[in-house]
Amino acid sequence: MSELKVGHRLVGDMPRIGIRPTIDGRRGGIRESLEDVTMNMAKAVAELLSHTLKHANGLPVECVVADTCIGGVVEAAQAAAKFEREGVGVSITVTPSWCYPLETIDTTHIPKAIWGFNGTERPGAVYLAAANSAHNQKGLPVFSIYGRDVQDMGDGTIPADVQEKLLQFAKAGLAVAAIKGKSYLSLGSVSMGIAGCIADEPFFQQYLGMRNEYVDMTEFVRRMERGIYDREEFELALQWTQENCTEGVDVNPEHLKRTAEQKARDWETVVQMTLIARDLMVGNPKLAELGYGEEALGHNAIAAGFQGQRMWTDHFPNGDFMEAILSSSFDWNGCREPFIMSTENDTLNAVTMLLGHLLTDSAQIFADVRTYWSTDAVERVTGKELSGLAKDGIIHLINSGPAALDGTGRQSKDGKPAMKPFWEITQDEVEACLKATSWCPAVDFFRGGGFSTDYQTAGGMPVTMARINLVAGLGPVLQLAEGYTVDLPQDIHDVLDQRTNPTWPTTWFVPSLTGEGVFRSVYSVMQAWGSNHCALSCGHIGSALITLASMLRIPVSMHNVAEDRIFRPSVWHAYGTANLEAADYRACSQLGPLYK
Ligand SMILES: C[C@H](O)[C@@H](O)[C@@H](O)C(=O)CO
Ligand SMILES: [Mn+2]
Repeated sequence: MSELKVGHRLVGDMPRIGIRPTIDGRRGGIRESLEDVTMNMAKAVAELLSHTLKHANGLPVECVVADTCIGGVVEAAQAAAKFEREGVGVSITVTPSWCYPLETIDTTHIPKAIWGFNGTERPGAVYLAAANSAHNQKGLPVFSIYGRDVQDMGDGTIPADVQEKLLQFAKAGLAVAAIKGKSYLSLGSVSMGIAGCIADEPFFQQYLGMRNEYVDMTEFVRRMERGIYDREEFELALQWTQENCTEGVDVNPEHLKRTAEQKARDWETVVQMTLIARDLMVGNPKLAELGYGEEALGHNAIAAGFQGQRMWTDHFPNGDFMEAILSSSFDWNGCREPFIMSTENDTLNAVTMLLGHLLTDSAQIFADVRTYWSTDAVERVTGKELSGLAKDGIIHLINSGPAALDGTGRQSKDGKPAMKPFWEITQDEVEACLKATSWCPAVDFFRGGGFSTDYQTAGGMPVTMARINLVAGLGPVLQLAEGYTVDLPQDIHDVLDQRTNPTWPTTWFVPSLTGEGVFRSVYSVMQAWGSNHCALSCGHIGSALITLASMLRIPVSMHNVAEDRIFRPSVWHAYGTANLEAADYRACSQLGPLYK
């Protein structure tokens, strides 16, 4: 696999999972009788994780098993040293037996879990409980994994409920490790006074372990005018765009329509902007060949945002093509990992997209949370009644810009529309996504022209809408709503769409209602949304997002995930068990951000 094909993060750069088999250190019978069973548990976990999980860039997940079972503090230190050398970012301790907690636990600050075998010949679960209490007493939160059903000592299988927890923990832990040390790149600054554009450095640094990088939008002009991009790739990209990106209707009044010559130039500009934004994020060795060694390095960015409005878009073609193509799982180079790129430089939506991407390995939809349409309002303006999943009202998600083309819903999984990891997307699906998208000349908001992606997301896709908000005195807070995309009868869609920006991509979203709290109605979900934007991920990933948020010590203010799907570090129970939301707030506030 070439580097380009596996994605844009460097090979060898990915965090590994460290597996720690812990054991009762007493020799002369006990330890010896447990060595093989314990090491086999570690190997089984390593095999499960490395065979099931991939990194979002397509590379396999690698596990590192400690050289020996860990019976005491010296072997714990040896394992820690090995993990440090091997780039371990997540640790899982496994044991079927009693061991000495303070001597054997992992005392680093990376995400950690313990699987205590549910058997009774040797008490792995007693160790688990004792190790949990040791972790909690030391302020080192740990996820506790304990199978529901008793297994026989020596049973080498991992029960399904344990597998599920190991995988959920590992995927979220790898996300924490993957973003650490990477940058968020602001291309421009605050767009139209949107607070999410403020790159809040303490949030990035302390909660995510990330750096903030800033590039003025004039850098695009410099690189365009001086030809600081791969000109061969530009020709390829322009030709691909001309062949695959169909221009949509120009809804502008005659006097504002751009001429054919202007549009042809605009296409060249937006393709150049795409290459330049990508190079700014991750660098490009081709630039070094052109004599631009500094530019060739990029900004080590795992996410970025483009201000666009208004200074850029008042004068130049808008960033919609650049944002949409970078956010998608494919371009002229074929299928590849999506780049996380927000419009309006909304840093908080970009971070939400980044977390969704790392949990699903797939592209994300960025959208304005534009309109709640009640059934009555729809009937008033269309004369028609909403039905099916839409019967209790719908939320219109729509924004020009970085809604990935995957968001057309023209890929499928288990017979349902999906947004898939790039390595599972077929050429037919790529073509279907491109065919379902048209590129409409930008409307009056964008005085400098450009082209906006127009599509309708196919209905029936299970999705999760999410958003991280920053609140003074409280810090970051996550909100999420699992639900479905819905298809509206075309005549209803057209009337509603025409009232807004018909040249932008539309997703009709219905949250799954629980009858409680803000999930008592679609209206109350919309009303409780904390900002103008949301990120939409494929699948019901609320539980995974909650696990990840707990690792980052970000409390969850709103969700519709059933209690039995909530999986957080065991210490959360100590903050209260009757009201999990209040306990989550207390735990996050008491523990504070992951990085100080
Ligand atoms: C074109 C407009 O300025 C939109 O971009 C605006 O409504 C937003 O998207 C605000 O988030
Ligand atoms: Mn917006």
